Amino acid sequence: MVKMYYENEAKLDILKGKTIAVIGYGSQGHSQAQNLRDSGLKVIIGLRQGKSWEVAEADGFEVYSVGEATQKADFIQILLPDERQGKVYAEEIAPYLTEGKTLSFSHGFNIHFGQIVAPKNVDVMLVAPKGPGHLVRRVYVEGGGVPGLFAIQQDATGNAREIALAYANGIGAARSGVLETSFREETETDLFGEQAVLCGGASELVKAGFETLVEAGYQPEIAYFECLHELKLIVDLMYEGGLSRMRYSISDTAQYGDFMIGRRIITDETRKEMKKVLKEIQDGEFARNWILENQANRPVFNAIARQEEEHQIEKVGAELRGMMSWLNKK
Ligand SMILES: NC(=O)C1=CN([C@@H]2O[C@H](COP(=O)(O)OP(=O)(O)OC[C@H]3O[C@@H](n4cnc5c(N)ncnc54)[C@H](OP(=O)(O)O)[C@@H]3O)[C@@H](O)[C@H]2O)C=CC1
Ligand SMILES: CC(=O)[C@](C)(O)C(=O)O
Repeated sequence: MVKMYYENEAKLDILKGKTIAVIGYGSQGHSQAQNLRDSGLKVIIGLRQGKSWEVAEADGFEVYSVGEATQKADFIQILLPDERQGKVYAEEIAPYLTEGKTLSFSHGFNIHFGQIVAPKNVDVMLVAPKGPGHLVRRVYVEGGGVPGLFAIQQDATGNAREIALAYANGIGAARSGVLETSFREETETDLFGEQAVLCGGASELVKAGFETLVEAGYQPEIAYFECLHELKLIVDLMYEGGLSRMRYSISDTAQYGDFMIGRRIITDETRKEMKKVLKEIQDGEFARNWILENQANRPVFNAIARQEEEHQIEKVGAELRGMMSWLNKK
């Protein structure tokens, strides 16, 4: 039976009186910082001058340059874009990462693929909520917690595990439970999931369904409702109680279609391609491509992003969401 850690085994005490520097104030940074503060911990923010700096100050945080924040902190949580962490670490964090500090992440990419190599006299860990940043905050405020993972790469102080669990408590993850993993496992599974299932896989599935219906002459609005809007509702049921909960709730007609047609859409070829994608992650091919893409200023990324923004489903969806006021609640 897998071991989940909860608040009673993830006491905040070891972080009480310590200074936590959250480096970055975006999707994860703003939510983790606010949750930590609401958990009674001392949090400062490390940023560059710009929009996030203004937002973090407006949210009541002491904001410093990355270097200053690192100097002042006992625990440094790097929540910068993955592709920028290596350079910022080398130039603004490493010079001030002195003995006994904790270096932490919410994704293992830069440690696992060797973009960041920490000194031997600091703790190195990851504490990763398994969910989008804005939900990490929303669920915490509602009294819950997005569950998470933690991994210890280096335990220089002998307290790394206790510190990681305390941090997981501080961001609310221990309210639902945290699982122990490794940097390799978190990095490879997270990259695979977001590429082949959650973001990449789901976006292409939704667009393919939408395009099939629209090209057959059905109203784009109907296609949007069927292929995107309702997907969230179906996935909510899976989230609540697994595939069986979803199948319990849908009609037998839908369930027969599920059983008979689903495996014609996701075929053995699909599974073969998934295995290929995973191998490209494990071999570092994806990491190398992503690092080089950023060094070249994202020519492929930007071209596809422009195409995606222009997709008909985006226009149709925006119009319909604007017409459904209940959806506009933040
Ligand atoms: N998004 C998510 O839900 C999840 C993300 N993660 C991980 O969390 C980490 C952060 O991702 P995410 O929150 O999405 O990142 P975002 O892109 O949302 O936020 C990045 C933040 O870093 C700041 N920043 C960017 N460049 C610099 C710089 N050179 N110096 C100082 N600050 C800078 C940005 O500020 P500015 O306004 O100046 O650009 C912004 O505040 C990543 O490792 C990611 O893999 C893990 C789980 C889920
Ligand atoms: C939300 C999440 O965990 C992702 C999709 O892996 C990410 O945004 O990095």
